[in-house]
Parts: sequence; structure tokens; C-alpha cells
Amino acid sequence: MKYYNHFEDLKLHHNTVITLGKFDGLHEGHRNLIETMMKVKEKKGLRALIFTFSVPPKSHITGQPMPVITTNEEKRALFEEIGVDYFIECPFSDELMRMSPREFVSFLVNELQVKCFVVGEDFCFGYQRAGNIETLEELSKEFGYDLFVKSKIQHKGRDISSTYIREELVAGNMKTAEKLLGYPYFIENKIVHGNHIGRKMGIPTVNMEIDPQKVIPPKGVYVSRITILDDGSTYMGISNIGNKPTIGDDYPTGVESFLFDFDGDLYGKVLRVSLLYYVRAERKFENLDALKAQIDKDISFAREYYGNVTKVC
Ligand SMILES: Cc1cc2nc3c(=O)[nH]c(=O)nc-3n(C[C@H](O)[C@H](O)[C@H](O)COP(=O)(O)O)c2cc1C
Ligand SMILES: Nc1ncnc2c1ncn2[C@@H]1O[C@H](COP(=O)(O)OP(=O)(O)OP(=O)(O)O)[C@@H](O)[C@H]1O
Repeated sequence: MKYYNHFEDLKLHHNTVITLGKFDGLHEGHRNLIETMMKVKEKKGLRALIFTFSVPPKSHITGQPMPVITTNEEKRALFEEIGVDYFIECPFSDELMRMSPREFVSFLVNELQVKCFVVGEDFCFGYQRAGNIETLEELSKEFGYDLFVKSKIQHKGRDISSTYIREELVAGNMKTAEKLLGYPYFIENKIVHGNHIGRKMGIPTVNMEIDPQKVIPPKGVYVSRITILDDGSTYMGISNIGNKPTIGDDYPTGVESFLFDFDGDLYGKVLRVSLLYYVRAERKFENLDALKAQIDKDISFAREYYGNVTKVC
């Protein structure tokens, strides 16, 4: 997959089928659209092109960062897995923001060799989101491209969208979020050192910081699945999102996991912690013994949840 993160001098030399949007989370609706794009690619001998922005346009306009389901890096890796040919992650500049719908389409057709658009029925583009499906249809007569418009995939009568998924994640509804995403919500990062209290309690854990851009589900304990990205090995486990209030008052919010039936050194490794089920809220316990007794119960709960399967692959 070829990756571009600039707008100036952007030019492609092969004919393309394009789909555009924020693609936060790469959810089931996005995947439906991308499936169509990949079919068109094969049928018409085109290259598959994803056009997205490095910062959500709303964040650029309001200056407020918006929590994301997937960081740009995670999104790029997911598109690479799907087999997209070109991935353009454009900075959302004022020049781009002021382009009229016609100017934007002209840029796509003339510089990015777009021969076909695949978009959702509510797709909007151009200055102040003035362009819509009718505009794209109208402009296709002048610019000579094909247009596929997909109706939106729904769950329980509501369109699947990144906004919907962020709401479910913030509410701790991990099962619904998983259904909408098509995979469980995950947090990835490098392991950092903790206080080494866990090992003394007989529950050795790995600690990770959370990328400040990510949506953080409620603080508390989750049944989790942990993948060591270096070799792909995957373990069942239990994780806590929070600040360890029993231990101190000023720990930053992080994720801490206990991998079932794992013995080894994970410092410096990158983990993907998939959060499958919200068990309980994080609490301040009277002492370490009370905390340990509760964590033992959490572990029993999670083992039962898994039906005593521990290592996946
Ligand atoms: C499953 C699980 C549940 C936890 N629940 C809590 C909690 O409710 N309250 C709390 O203060 N710390 C909680 N912790 C964090 C512990 O305080 C932490 O594991 C312990 O202090 C060891 O941390 P260390 O790795 O920095 O040594 C939990 C950790 C795990 C793995
Ligand atoms: N449920 C869906 N079914 C089919 N296509 C979808 C669905 N949701 C979004 N799309 C299409 O995917 C493309 C990218 O969508 P985009 O990520 O910008 O919006 P979204 O997923 O609806 O999230 P948000 O809540 O941030 O608006 C657009 O063409 C959009 O119409």
C-alpha cells in the first residue's frame, strides 16, 4: 500500500476507484463500502484509493481534539491488511477546506485519476459540506466517472457510525461496540514499568499508557484478550483501566493486564489489549489484601467467561 500525507504536488499515475471519509474505527459500515470498492477494482482493473484526513475536519475547524476509536497509525495498519493500493491521509488545510465541490471533484479526477466513486448515501464534501450525492451525480456527466451509492448498514434501527460506536464505548457497552466494529475495541502500546507490587501480590501484570487521542471506556475491570504483536501470540486475561487509587492519588490513566498462564518478560514489547466485557468499576480498597481478594474474584470471573480456554494461538 502506498501512503501519502501531503496535498501539494499530489499526483497518481494509475486509474483509481475511490472512497472517502474519516473512517474512524473502520466499522462494519465502512467495511461494506470498502468491499464494494474492492469488487469494482477487480472488475474494472482499477487501483483502490482511500482518501481521508489526518485530523478530523471538525477538530480542525473547532480546534478541539476529538477522541478517536483508532489512531491514524492503527487505521493505516487496518487498511494495509485489507489490501488497499493507495492511502491518502491529507492534512486538512484551509486551501482544501475552501475548495468548492466542483473544484474538489476536479482535483480528484485530474490529479488522482478517479474513474469511479463508492460512497455512502449521506456523503457530503467540499466547502461547508455543500456537495452531496446529487452534486456527485451531476458532476459525473461533466467529468465522466461512475458512481456507486451504498445505503447505510444499520444496527437496531440506527445507522452504524463512528459516533454511535464512541457512545457505546464511553458507556462500557463493549459487546455492542464489538458488533458495530466487527472486532473488539482495542488499545495498543508499548509496555512500561509499573511499581512491581503486582508480582509481590502473586498477580504479575503488564502496564501500558493510553494514547491521549483514544476514546477511553469507563475506568474499571475488563475481560480481555491480549496479543503480543511481535509474534502474534494471544492470551486470555483480565485488564484494569484506571489510576490505581488504592496505591496512590496521582497515577495517570493506564491499562494494566494479567495474562492467564503466561510466564516471561514482556518489557519493551507492544501489546494489543482487546476489551471484551466490562466487569466492574475501579475502586479504592482499604488495603492491598482487600484489593488482591477482589482481583482473584475478577480472575475467576474471566476464566469462567472464557470457559477455561487460555491461549488462543
Ligand atoms: C484485574 C485488575 C483489577 C484491578 N482493580 C483495581 C481496583 O479496583 N482499584 C485499584 O486501586 N487498583 C486496581 N488494580 C490495579 C492494582 O492496584 C495493581 O495491579 C497493583 O497495584 C500492581 O500494580 P503494578 O503493576 O504497578 O505493580 C487492578 C488491577 C488488575 C489487574
Ligand atoms: N453504516 C454505514 N453503511 C454504509 N456506509 C457507511 C456507513 N457509515 C458510513 N458510511 C460511509 O463511509 C464513508 C466514510 O464515513 P465516515 O467515517 O466519514 O462517517 P461515519 O462512519 O458515519 O462516522 P461519523 O459518526 O464520524 O460521521 C462515507 O461515504 C459514509 O457515507
